[in-house]
Amino acid sequence: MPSTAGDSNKKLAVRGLSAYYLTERGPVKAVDAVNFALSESESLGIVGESACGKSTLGSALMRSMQPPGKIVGGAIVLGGDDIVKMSDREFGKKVRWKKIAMVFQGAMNALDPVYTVGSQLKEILEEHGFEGDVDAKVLESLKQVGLAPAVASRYPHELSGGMKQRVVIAMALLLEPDLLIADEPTTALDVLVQSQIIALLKKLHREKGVTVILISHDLALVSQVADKIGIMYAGQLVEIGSTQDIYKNPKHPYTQALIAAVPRLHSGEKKIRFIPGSPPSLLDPPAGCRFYPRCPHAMEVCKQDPPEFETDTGYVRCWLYDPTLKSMSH
Ligand SMILES: Nc1ncnc2c1ncn2[C@@H]1O[C@H](COP(=O)(O)OP(=O)(O)OP(=O)(O)O)[C@@H](O)[C@H]1O
Repeated sequence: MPSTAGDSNKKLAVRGLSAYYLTERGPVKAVDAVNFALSESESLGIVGESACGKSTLGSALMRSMQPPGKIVGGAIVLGGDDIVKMSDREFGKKVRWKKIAMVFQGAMNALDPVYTVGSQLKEILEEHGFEGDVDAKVLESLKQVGLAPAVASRYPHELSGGMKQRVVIAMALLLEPDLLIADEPTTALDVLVQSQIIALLKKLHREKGVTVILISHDLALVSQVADKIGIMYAGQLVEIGSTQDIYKNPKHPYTQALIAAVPRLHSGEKKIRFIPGSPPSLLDPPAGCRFYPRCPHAMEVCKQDPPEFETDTGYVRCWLYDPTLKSMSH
């Protein structure tokens, strides 16, 4: 399979990952057989419309799904260890926050209003048995995210949205994880602050070597940080490739629709084009390609599940790229 070939030298290899919400009405297949791999120096953007499973994928990678959510299959191999197989105790002790950290969606609004920023950072360090100089570490972590030492003695309500988001990023980085997952970290921030937070994530990736997985519905924003972009549709990764490839040469009809929907300032086009219809329910998704009912190129074969067809920089799950079909039509 193209996506998993050569995974052994990757920093992170996700194979056949499925994470469902086991509801009374049946399983909600929010993440269904997802494959991707990242090497040390790469950052990844996960893009897709609301409810396609982006946050669930992030939570599954962090093993922080709450019931009825559950990882039901697959492997997440980080630095050679499959973290899905670890006991909760082992994962909590060795991996969570130490190797993988996550800035959860809306986390900046969940800062404790009654404690100063410094004491909240200190508490995390003490909880994890940090052995160095706690005060110095707090100041260093604030500096890392571009905040002045004085912020340590401030309460959350005294900070702007952008500053709070920086605090939350500092918290996630306290135990020096190698992998940082940021779920919609710029939502609810104004445009200028959004670009500052994106610049910070970029800096952490480029200068500190933190592998970043950025989750967002905003393709243009993600492309500023990510080396690779994975496009999610209805719980599945339908295409993954280099950022340049996804932009310049999108292959999956859904990716093409997303690109067409990115407003272009000078194109003179007034209307944003988008494909009519809506994604299928994840409770009972149809067999075959999940985009089939909305796809302008739908064919009979699309009623069967598309495998991953290798591309120059990743893969695409679309029958249009089946080399045997191509040779038959010529
Ligand atoms: N606790 C839950 N119980 C049942 N279904 C859930 C639960 N949490 C999420 N889901 C469902 O899982 C699917 C994926 O949701 P998820 O939040 O991962 O999507 P998302 O792409 O991150 O969306 P958004 O961009 O709106 O945050 C949705 O259909 C959602 O309704």
